Amino acid sequence: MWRRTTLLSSLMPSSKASLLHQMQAAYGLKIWGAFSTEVLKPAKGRIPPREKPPFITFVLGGPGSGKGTQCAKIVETFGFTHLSAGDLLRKEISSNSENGAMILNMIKEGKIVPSDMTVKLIQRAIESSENDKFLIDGFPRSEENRQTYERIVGEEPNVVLFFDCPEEEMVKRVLSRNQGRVDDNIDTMRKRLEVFTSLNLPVINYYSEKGKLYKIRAVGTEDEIFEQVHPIFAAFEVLK
Ligand SMILES: Nc1ncnc2c1ncn2[C@@H]1O[C@H](COP(=O)(O)OP(=O)(O)OP(=O)(O)O)[C@@H](O)[C@H]1O
Ligand SMILES: Nc1ccn([C@H]2C[C@H](O)[C@@H](COP(=O)(O)O)O2)c(=O)n1
Ligand SMILES: [Mg+2]
Repeated sequence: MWRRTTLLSSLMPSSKASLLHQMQAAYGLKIWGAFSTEVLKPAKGRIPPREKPPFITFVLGGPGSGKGTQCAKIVETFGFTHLSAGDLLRKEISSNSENGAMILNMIKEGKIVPSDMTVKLIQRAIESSENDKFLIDGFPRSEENRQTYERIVGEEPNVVLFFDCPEEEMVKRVLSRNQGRVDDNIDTMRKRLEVFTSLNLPVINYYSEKGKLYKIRAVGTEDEIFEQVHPIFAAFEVLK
C-alpha cells in the first residue's frame, strides 16, 4: 500500500517545494504530479484511519490468574499489541495526571476505576497504534465497563479469553509476584477477589452466553497453559 518515496520537491523551484512540504506535513499526502495523489506512510505520530475495525480480544481472569504472562506469549507468537487496562491506569498515576490520586486510591482499595476513564485510555491506545489486533487485558471488569466500551467504541470484541484459576493459586502467585505493586498484599487481594466474583463473573457469563468465551484452565506451567491458548489464535490466523 505504501509504495513510492521519491520527493517531487527536488525537481521544483524552492518556493513551490516549500509549499509542497507543508502540504505533505499537514495531510500525510505525497503529490506525484498534476493528475494523481497518493497517500503515503504518515509522518511519525500520524496514524492513518483504519479501513476496518481492529481484531479485539478481551482477556479476563481473576487477579494473578496469569493474564499478563499469557498475553506476552500471544504477542510473541501472533503479533498482537498488548494493552493492559491496569498498566494504562498505573501510567496515569505515574504521569501525575489530574485523576492520578483518585486512580491510586481505587487500586489500593481493589475497586474499579470509573469506566469512562479506562475506556478512553484503551481507545486512545488503540487509535495511536498501527497494529490491527489487540489484547485488552483486565477489561471489562464489570457490566458497567462492558457497556461503556460498547457505547464509546461501538464495537464488540471478536474473542474473549477467560483464565480460570483456583483462588488459593491466585493468592500464592500475587503474594510472590514481587513487582512492587501497591495492590499485591493480602488485604487488597481479598477485596480484588470479592470484586472479581461479584462484578467480573457476570461479564464472563455474558460472553459465554454469546458464544464468544474461550475458557482456559489456568493451572500448570506457563507453557502448559499456552498450549490451550495457541490453537485458539492459530484458528483465527487460518480464517484471515
Ligand atoms: N502458570 C504459572 N505458574 C506459576 N506462576 C505463574 C504462572 N503464570 C504466571 N505466574 C506468575 O504469577 C504472577 C501473576 O501473573 P500475571 O501477572 O500474569 O497475572 P495477572 O492475571 O496479569 O494478574 P493481575 O490481574 O494482578 O495483573 C506473576 O508473578 C507470574 O510470573
Ligand atoms: N478495567 C479495569 C482494570 C483495572 N482496574 C484497576 C483495578 C484493578 O484492581 C487494578 C489492577 O488491574 P490489573 O493490573 O490487575 O489488571 O486496576 C480497573 O479499575 N478497571
Ligand atoms: Mg496483569
